[in-house]
Amino acid sequence: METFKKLKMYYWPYKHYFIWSIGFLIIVTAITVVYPMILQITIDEVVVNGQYNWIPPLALGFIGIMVIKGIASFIYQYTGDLFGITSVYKLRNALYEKLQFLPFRYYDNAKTGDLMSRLTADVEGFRFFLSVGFSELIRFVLLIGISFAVMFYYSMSLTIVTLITLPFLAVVTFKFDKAVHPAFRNIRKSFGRLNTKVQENISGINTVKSLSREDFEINKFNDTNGDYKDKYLQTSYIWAKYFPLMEFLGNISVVFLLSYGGYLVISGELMPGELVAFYSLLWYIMWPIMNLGFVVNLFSQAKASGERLLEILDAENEIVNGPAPISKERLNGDVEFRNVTLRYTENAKEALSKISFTACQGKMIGLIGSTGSGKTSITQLMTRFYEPETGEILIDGIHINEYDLSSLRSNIGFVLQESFLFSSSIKANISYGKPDAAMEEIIDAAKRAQAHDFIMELPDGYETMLGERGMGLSGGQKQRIAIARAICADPSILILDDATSAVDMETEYQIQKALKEVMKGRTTFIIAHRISSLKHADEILVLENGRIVERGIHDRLLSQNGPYQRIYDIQYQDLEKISKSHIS
Ligand SMILES: Nc1ncnc2c1ncn2[C@@H]1O[C@H](COP(=O)(O)OP(=O)(O)OP(=O)(O)O)[C@@H](O)[C@H]1O
Repeated sequence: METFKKLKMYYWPYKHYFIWSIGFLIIVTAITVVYPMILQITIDEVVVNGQYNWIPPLALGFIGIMVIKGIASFIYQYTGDLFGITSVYKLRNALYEKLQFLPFRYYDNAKTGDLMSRLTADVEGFRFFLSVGFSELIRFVLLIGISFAVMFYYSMSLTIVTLITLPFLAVVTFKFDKAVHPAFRNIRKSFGRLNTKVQENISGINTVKSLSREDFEINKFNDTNGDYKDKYLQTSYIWAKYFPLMEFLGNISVVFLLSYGGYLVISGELMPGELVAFYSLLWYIMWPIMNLGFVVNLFSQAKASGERLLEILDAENEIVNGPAPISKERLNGDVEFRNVTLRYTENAKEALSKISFTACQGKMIGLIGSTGSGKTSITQLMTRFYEPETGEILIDGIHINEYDLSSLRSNIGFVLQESFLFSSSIKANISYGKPDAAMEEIIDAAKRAQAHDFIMELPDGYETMLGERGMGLSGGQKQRIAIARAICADPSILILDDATSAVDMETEYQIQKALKEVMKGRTTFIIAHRISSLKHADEILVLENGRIVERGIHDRLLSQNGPYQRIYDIQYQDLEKISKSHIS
């Protein structure tokens, strides 16, 4: 119940729909129980007593209540769905909003497939319970209660004899529920694995194809798919096993009803119409009990789904605006790190240790070092993607925690090794950071990023729609669109993280040209493995194990016989070797 209480704010504002739905449900259920009563009157009064003049009013009355039931059913179903659908609309929006603002730390451990299934299958499970489960439970209670009352009214002894099998039915239903519940859970888990498998395969299709592992993937999918099939069949076996047993118990009740009820009719203690009415009323009690498992199952699934949704909604977001956030349209771009130390998790080793440096407005800072030395971490601290453990980071002399987050981040642009392009038009991708950019600005950004010419060669130019992975574009073209996006957003600080490592030499040359353009007037941080990419930097920071082990300009670092020179030697010796092998 705790879960439902915590999620109350999403469905309780729509309680009026629920109340309407329940109100009309009561009418529908009451009319359902009236059917056998009309049958009883028809048999006992019209047929047995020969009062044929009752037929027209009875027929008209029957049509009348059918119309009322039809209208009531419509309102009950529609308002029930309104309750469920509007509640989860709000819930889904809240979840999505939460996901947009959760820190990177959350995504470090999250699985895409799992998050997707929470936002779809779990939300849907919760909706189904709100729309159907709640009211079904109430319907069952009403149906059983009213049917019991009518049966008692007709004959107390026949009610007791007929329902003697009820406790057995309750035990079987309970056992069925115990067996079917874990079976359903297994189906959901297996479905989650199936989803993850497909999602991973599509995301990694390049790797699969380049290593010719299609058959391996097909076999692996076959295993997962087979597991899903088996889990479904197991559940189906449980249903198939228990349902005939439940129906059998129900039919034993019918035998009791006909034997004892028949005796009562013959002995004149019961009217034949009452016996017929009893028959219908009996199933009004049996069916809800048999289906109780289904409703209980809906409830426990909704509870499990609700818990999974709350895990997202309750996730802590430690990176938020301060009490009086400073909003600046444009920062100058003076960056200073003072003794900054970073640890990604509490017990992890320091990813950055006592980092201090100053980058003045418009300067270019190069970051170099082996993989895992902390280059990317430095840039991710500037945007507050993560918080440092100790130390201070200042931009334009103000602590970055004092800035409004979105104002801070919109002043810092990124071009990454593999930039992400959305499945929308090229124009929308370029103006993503500045949605109100005029077409001239977009074209100007593309020109400066050396992207305009190839965009114009595409059949739809700037309106060309891209697929998830920038369909139809080469690595270099995608990268230039990403650069155009950075130019369009016009940040005062620019971070180029391995921006040219994924492309060939020819493309790199073009991208370098584009980058020179985008770097003008901005403080730029270049993360690179190749010395050639950052040798013109105003300062180069050499990192090792999270520490700055050397700093200075290219020429000075080359004369120091330190780590930078070692990297240089390795890279340029290799080049010499390569050129020698080409000549020979
Ligand atoms: N999100 C994270 N969670 C936990 N540890 C992380 C995370 N990101 C980086 N690290 C760790 O922090 C250290 C520094 O990583 P970082 O990505 O900054 O290195 P890098 O120099 O940019 O490496 P590369 O050149 O390979 O990109 C590494 O030991 C890495 O394993």
